[in-house]
Amino acid sequence: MSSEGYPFLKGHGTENDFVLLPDPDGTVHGALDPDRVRALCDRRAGIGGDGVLRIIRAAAIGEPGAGQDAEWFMDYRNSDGSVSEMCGNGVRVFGRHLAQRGLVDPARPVPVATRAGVKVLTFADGAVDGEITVDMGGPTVLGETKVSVGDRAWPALHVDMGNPHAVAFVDDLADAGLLLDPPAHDPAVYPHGVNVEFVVRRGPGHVALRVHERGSGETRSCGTGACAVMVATALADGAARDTAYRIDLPGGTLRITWTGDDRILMTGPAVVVAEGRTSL
Ligand SMILES: N[C@@H](CCC[C@H](N)C(=O)O)C(=O)O
Repeated sequence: MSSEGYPFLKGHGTENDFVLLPDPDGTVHGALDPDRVRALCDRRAGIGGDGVLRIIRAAAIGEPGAGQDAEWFMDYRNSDGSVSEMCGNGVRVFGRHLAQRGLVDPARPVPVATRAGVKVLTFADGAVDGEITVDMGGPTVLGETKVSVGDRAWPALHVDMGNPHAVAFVDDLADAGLLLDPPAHDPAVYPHGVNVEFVVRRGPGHVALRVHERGSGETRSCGTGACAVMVATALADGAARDTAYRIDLPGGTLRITWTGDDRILMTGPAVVVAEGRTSL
């Protein structure tokens, strides 16, 4: 393909995988229409991914409030082409790419603008390849709801991490079945759809989950979902603040802390595994 097409990278955080599209000044991809996102994320005919991260300067995205406190904006799209407010694994991969390209200094906090506000990234030891902690801001707990798969239903906690989540505790992760379709939910509670997490306890301060993501189906990991699960578990444990949990996902482990001043800190890996050019 040599000089044809445009540049892309492929990366993942705990196997939640993304196609990265560098478009610093917003001149390469225009509005990035849903058909192109679907083509890029297609696992047989495309590059494959749970979503697309467009890497664009906040000043170039043209969304309200985007350019105020961060140079870079994470323009996130689900694999079905829909737009989402936030992606917790994606923002670490986004930061990794910026650091590897020398576009930010990993020795300093790195603010990244998203549709859910500015998230600040910290690189362990200030190293380009260090584990990344994201200050996700405060969670919003919106009460009890219900989700179901087939004829099985569970109570769930509605937690907003900038994007919507329903957290359901189950006896066994297999109880959710194959998760080929979105779990049923109350459309009055989630008019724009929902990410659903199924959780089991593994021990003190330790849970495991499966997730069905809005716009992407079942994925190997969801960073915002892990944060929502941590919040639901900590509340259930009566241990809401100044507490940390280990969250196991099919694709790896995240560490989530709820600080005394109501911020959720998510720590985990992020890797870029390939780059090239594509005409998709
Ligand atoms: N995988 C992401 C969340 C991506 C967006 C989500 N599917 C939505 O539509 O809200 C994460 O790591 O947080």
